[in-house]
Formats: sequence, C-alpha cells, structure tokens
Amino acid sequence: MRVPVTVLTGFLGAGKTTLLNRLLRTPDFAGAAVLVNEFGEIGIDHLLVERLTEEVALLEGGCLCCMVRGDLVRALEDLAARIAAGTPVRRVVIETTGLADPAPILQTLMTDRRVLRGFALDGVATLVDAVAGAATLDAQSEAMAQVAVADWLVLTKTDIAAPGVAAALTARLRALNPGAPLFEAASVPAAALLDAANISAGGRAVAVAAQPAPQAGRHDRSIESFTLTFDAPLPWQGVSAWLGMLALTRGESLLRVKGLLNIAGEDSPVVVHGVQHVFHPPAMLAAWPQGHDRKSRLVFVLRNLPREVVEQGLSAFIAATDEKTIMEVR
Ligand SMILES: Nc1nc2c(ncn2[C@@H]2O[C@H](COP(=O)(O)OP(=O)(O)OP(=O)(O)O)[C@@H](O)[C@H]2O)c(=O)[nH]1
Repeated sequence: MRVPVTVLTGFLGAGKTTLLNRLLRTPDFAGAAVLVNEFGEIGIDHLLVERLTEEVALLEGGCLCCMVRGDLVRALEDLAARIAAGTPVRRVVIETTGLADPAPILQTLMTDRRVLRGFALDGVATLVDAVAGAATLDAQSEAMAQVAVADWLVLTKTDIAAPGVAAALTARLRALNPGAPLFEAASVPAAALLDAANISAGGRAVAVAAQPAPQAGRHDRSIESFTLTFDAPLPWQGVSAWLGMLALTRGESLLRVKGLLNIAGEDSPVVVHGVQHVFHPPAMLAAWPQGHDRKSRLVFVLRNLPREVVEQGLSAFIAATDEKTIMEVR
C-alpha cells in the first residue's frame, strides 16, 4: 500500500495553511504527515501549522523549484523509513510555496522511483484568493500554472471579497481549468479533496508534461524575499500602523508579509498576515512554540519595492510609537 500524497498549492497568502489546519482536524486527514516548502530565508509556516500532527517538516529549499526536488525526495525517503519502523502515517500533505510553479514537485511525485516505492500522488488542490486572485493571475505566471495543474480548485476569502468579484474569478478559473471541480474554502468537505484519480488525472498529466524543465536562476528578479528579526518586544501600534499603511499604499508590491511577533505586554505570540492590499486581522497563538527563542520575525516577499523602504519605514514607526508610549507613561 503506497501512502497517498495531497499537494496544496496556491499563490502567496491564498490560505493554504488555514485550510491545511482545518483539514488536519478531520477524520479524512487524521494521521497525516505534513511537508511545508517555504519561499524566504527563514520559514515560519511550520510553526503555524497547528500541532495536530507530530510529523511536520520544513523543506528549506530557498530557490524552490530548483532545489526543492532533492529535498523533497530526501524528506519522503526519511518518512518512508519512519513508516517502516512503525510510525503510523496514513497520508502526506505537501504545502508548496506560494511563489512556485508546482510542476517540478508533481514531476518528482509522479516519476521519481525512490518516491514511487512508498508514495502515490493523490491530487492537487489549488487555492485561489477571491480578493487578490485576479491581480495575481494577471501578474504572475506561477499562479496560472498552479491553476492549470489543479485537480480541485478552492476559492478562499469569498467572505471578504467585493460582490461580483468572486463570480468573475470563478468564470475565469473555469475557463483556465474546466475539468477541476471548484469549491469555496469555507464549505469544502475534506472528503471532497480525496481520490483525484476519479476525476481528472488525465488533465493533470498533460499540464505537467507541458511545463518546461526548471532552470536555476529563472525566478523573477523583481521579487525579493527577506526576514527581519527583532530581539526586543515590539510596540503593536507602530508595527500594525506601518504594515497597514504598506498594504494600503504599496499593496501591489507587497506580495506577502507574515510574522510571528513578540508584542510588548503580551505573553503569547501574535501572528500577522498581509497579502497584497489586505492586512488580515492579527491572531494570537495559545503559546510560543516549544524551543522558540521568542524573537519577532517578519518575512516579506516584495515585488519592485526596495527592502530599505520597508526597513526604514518600520524602524521609524516603531521608534515613534515607542516614544509615544514613553511620553504617555510620564
Ligand atoms: N477572511 C478570510 N481570511 C482568510 C481565509 N483564508 C485564509 N485567510 C487569512 O489569510 C491570511 C493568509 O492565510 P495563510 O493560510 O497563512 O495563507 P498561505 O497560503 O498559507 O500563505 P503562504 O504560505 O505565505 O503562501 C491569514 O490571515 C488567514 O487568516 C478566508 O477564507 N477568509
């Protein structure tokens, strides 16, 4: 019996980790091992996948489509050894980085003999953000590729999208990939994302075969990713004001920001997410992940926006609110 593998893909911030956390709570995905592939110097997603499963591994292949294949094979071989030694794993879920064409991962899963010994690709769920999706499809070819290879399309954030926007996007997705059933993230039953072989394996094989082989260094040079780390607790006002403003004024360049923050006066970490023009409501985790150094980390993925602009603005806002706090205390 080979272990089925589900691939969750979708552009930066589409809602992959959110859906993954929901799926892991269902009986259909119980006993799943999770592999997370991140774009960025330091991933934090593996900290955000709730500890519903013991088996969470981070694939840190910075240059995703070029490096990830070796890492993926190694991670799956590792997992196969642990399964052979008695670890019960019923399914594997791979959360791909939002900034990559998933074809190399699928090629690996469908053709690598070492992988095929223990695992079988079940299906690819592609998440599309109802708010940012249309702009993303216009600007990023990776997003098109993600939609093209989907066995299932899942529309997220329909709850905050303007009326009519989701309907227009749905029509576009149907045209791009007519074979894939389309669901809304809020209501898709976990069982609907199983056994893709029953629906559209033919379509996927064609889409994957049509992809050019990945080459090192072909990534969009206008995109930059970096992580800022802060030792001292941060003032919430300063950080949130700056991130909110950045999303508002430079949303088209702010492909993604996410952070796990140590906020002054809070015992638990605060998680922040920005996706293009949307700065999502912050969430508080129940506690710091075990072994975490409690430093704040903010990961940015920017397009056509110099890193210095973000760093200087953030420092200025932090300094301004720190002073204000001090003045108020006096
Ligand atoms: N309102 C709303 N917010 C959502 C929905 N799905 C996800 N979000 C929010 O969108 C933000 C990004 O969600 P994630 O699940 O981290 O997105 P992701 O695709 O894993 O992000 P990357 O791994 O960085 O590509 C978070 O603040 C989520 O709470 C949705 O259906 N509705």
